[in-house]
Amino acid sequence: MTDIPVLTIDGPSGSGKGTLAQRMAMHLGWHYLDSGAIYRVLAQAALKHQLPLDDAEALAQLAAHLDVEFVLRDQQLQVWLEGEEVSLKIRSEQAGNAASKVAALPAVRQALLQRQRDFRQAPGLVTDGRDMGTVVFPDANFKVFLTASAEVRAERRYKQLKEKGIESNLSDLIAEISERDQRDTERSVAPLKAANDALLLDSTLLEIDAVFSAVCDFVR
Ligand SMILES: Nc1ncnc2c1ncn2[C@@H]1O[C@H](COP(=O)(O)OP(=O)(O)OP(=O)(O)O)[C@@H](O)[C@H]1O
Ligand SMILES: Nc1ccn([C@H]2C[C@H](O)[C@@H](COP(=O)(O)O)O2)c(=O)n1
Repeated sequence: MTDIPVLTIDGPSGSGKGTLAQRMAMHLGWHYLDSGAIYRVLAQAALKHQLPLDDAEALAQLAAHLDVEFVLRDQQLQVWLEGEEVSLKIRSEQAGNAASKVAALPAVRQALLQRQRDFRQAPGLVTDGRDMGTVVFPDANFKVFLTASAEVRAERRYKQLKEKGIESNLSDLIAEISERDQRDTERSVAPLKAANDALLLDSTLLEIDAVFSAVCDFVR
């Protein structure tokens, strides 16, 4: 147990967790952990080392020794895998889908648990993911569960990918997001769900500023 404060932001893919979490971390002057990026990097490493995405034993070994580094520079999260920058590569929908597959394996989650908890450093931590408030930091001081309709999330993702120069198709995105939601919600271990003591926020009709302001009030 530690008295270092934690704000957890959980929710489905594309609900705006990362955007909100980074902004809250800047606002509070706290550290930031994008837990989804760890699963994305692990899936990337599995593909690089040609490991099947359902080989629990090999993936847990890989997870235990994963050589990943996060650097927050100019408000952008840089992600490095084995010395190679993979920041953009891990953001595709295919990478998210592969991450969701490896994340469903209990041995993988166990291997990554302490690594995530080690991000709890003074003066505080803001983190986003699926099980931050329920499993990784159940004693967090502030918990938020952020959601939005699948259609709105897909539209936001479409725009986001376009800004990054990645072409996509809206109806494919809706289908991929729904498939990922289902896998993340129905898995046997640490499924996506709101903690009992979380603030529930639906951003379907809310601008980013309104979401940020609601969470600032909550933390205050
Ligand atoms: N309330 C909002 N209104 C409009 N756009 C938003 C809102 N929140 C986030 N966005 C935009 O939606 C896109 C997805 O947001 P973000 O990457 O933060 O989602 P996420 O939940 O972290 O996704 P993932 O789980 O896949 O990492 C971004 O382009 C972001 O700017
Ligand atoms: N705490 C977490 C974070 C992420 N995952 C899995 C499930 C997601 O579909 C995938 C990618 O996450 P994203 O970057 O979209 O937040 O990783 C998880 O199981 N637990």
